[in-house]
Amino acid sequence: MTDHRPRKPSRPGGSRPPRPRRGPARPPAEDPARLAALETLRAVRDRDAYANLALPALLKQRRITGRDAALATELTYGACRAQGMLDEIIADCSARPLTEVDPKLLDALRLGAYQLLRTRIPSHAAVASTVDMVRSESGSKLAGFANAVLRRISERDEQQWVDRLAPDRAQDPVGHLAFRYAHPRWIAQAFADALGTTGAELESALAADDARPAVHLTARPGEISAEELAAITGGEEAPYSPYGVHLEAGAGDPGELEPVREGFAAVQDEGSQLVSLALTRAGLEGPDRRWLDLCAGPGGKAALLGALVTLDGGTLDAVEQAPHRAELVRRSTDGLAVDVHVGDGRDPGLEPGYDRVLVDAPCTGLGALRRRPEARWRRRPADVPELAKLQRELLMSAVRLTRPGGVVAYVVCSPHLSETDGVVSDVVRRAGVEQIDARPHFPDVPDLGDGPSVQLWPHKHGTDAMFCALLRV
Ligand SMILES: C[S@@+](CC[C@H](N)C(=O)[O-])C[C@H]1O[C@@H](n2cnc3c(N)ncnc32)[C@H](O)[C@@H]1O
Repeated sequence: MTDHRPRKPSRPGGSRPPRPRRGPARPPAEDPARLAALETLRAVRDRDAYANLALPALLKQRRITGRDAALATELTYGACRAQGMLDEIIADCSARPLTEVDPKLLDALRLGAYQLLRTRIPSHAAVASTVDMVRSESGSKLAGFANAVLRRISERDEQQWVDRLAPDRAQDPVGHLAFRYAHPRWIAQAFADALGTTGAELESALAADDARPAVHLTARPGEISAEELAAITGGEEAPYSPYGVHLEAGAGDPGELEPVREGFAAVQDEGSQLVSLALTRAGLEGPDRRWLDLCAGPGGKAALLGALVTLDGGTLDAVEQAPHRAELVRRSTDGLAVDVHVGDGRDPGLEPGYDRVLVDAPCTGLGALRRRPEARWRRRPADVPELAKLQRELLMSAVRLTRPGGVVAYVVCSPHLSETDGVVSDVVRRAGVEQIDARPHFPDVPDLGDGPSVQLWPHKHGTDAMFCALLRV
């Protein structure tokens, strides 16, 4: 946990949380970090905003930097990630059901509860700062309610709340770990199904998924080496991808790094690099010059594949259905032998006969929950079958567009079996293609299981939970 001690605690000294003050509303002590965090939580709830887009914009607009920006980031992302667990604890401490608590007040309670349970901010400061914000906005009555709830929460630490509220681990291991690591049960169950265990490894997977990830960069082939990029950025060469660099946590906005601004490098998870490289490494007889990326936006993998195919004298066609995302692909592949097409990958109207095709299909993103703080509470189990249908259709289309002997990589950023092996086995059967062992095309990557597909994991590989299957047409 980060040790964010506020510079000016609203109530210095004393370990008891404050009692609500009577009298007229008064403005809170200046607290730009917490106010920015609270407003972002609201935008996430009210407008379906993405915290990792809304917060940086707000920080920039208000010129919040340094320590305050770090505190706002920790509180916002942390409260978003832990939301389900926080809500159960708040509900246990509230005289009213949460459905009857004003949503704005609930945002503030989540922010306060997060500080109490998952930071080293002193309890009195966590409570006082939250109560002050509630009082300033909603008056003394609700401030009194907030104070009472937060004081009750502060009577136990996180582990004691887990002991009190989580299902018994022996009887319901998935429910227990889902509460402990603040995941919806259905997602914890999907992880358990993919890992084949409800034991220690599921715990490691959920714990790693609950932590803030490091930023990874890709050094664009032909422009800069990973060694040079690491030297310039102060990062470290990645363990598995020859183009990868890992930045230290909290290294600032990677978009501001010169090699990223200049287009020599891009922010990209090492897992995304590895699945793209697997497609390029699979053995191929005959020509190898026409490549296709069927779901290309915003263009991370298209940029890596485009750089590699350009160096080899070939071309990449990149298809993307959403015009604004196609524009992002254009920007990320500027100067490369890449043609961007706005269209539906299920029928893009392109000449078949591609040598290598990537289907990086739209998915639940359950493999990248670390990067989207609110996503785990927004996704619904009903999203899965709808996406799996689209994934099958896109993969079938990729097979049709590939020449005999060519290779298709099917990739999703999810370990959910319905989106991974379920889709692949169905298409293999219907299209009569061969699934080849993907593991040899992830050289030096340990712990890849029984194959033939590869499932990467944060707790094993330090990457997003990317899935990759290779098909020979
Ligand atoms: C997982 S993302 C691809 C990420 C991308 N490959 C990268 O590395 O930056 C899936 C993309 O597919 C696009 N998409 C959704 N349905 C599509 C369709 N029917 N045809 C083509 N693209 C589609 C989405 O708009 C989204 O940009």
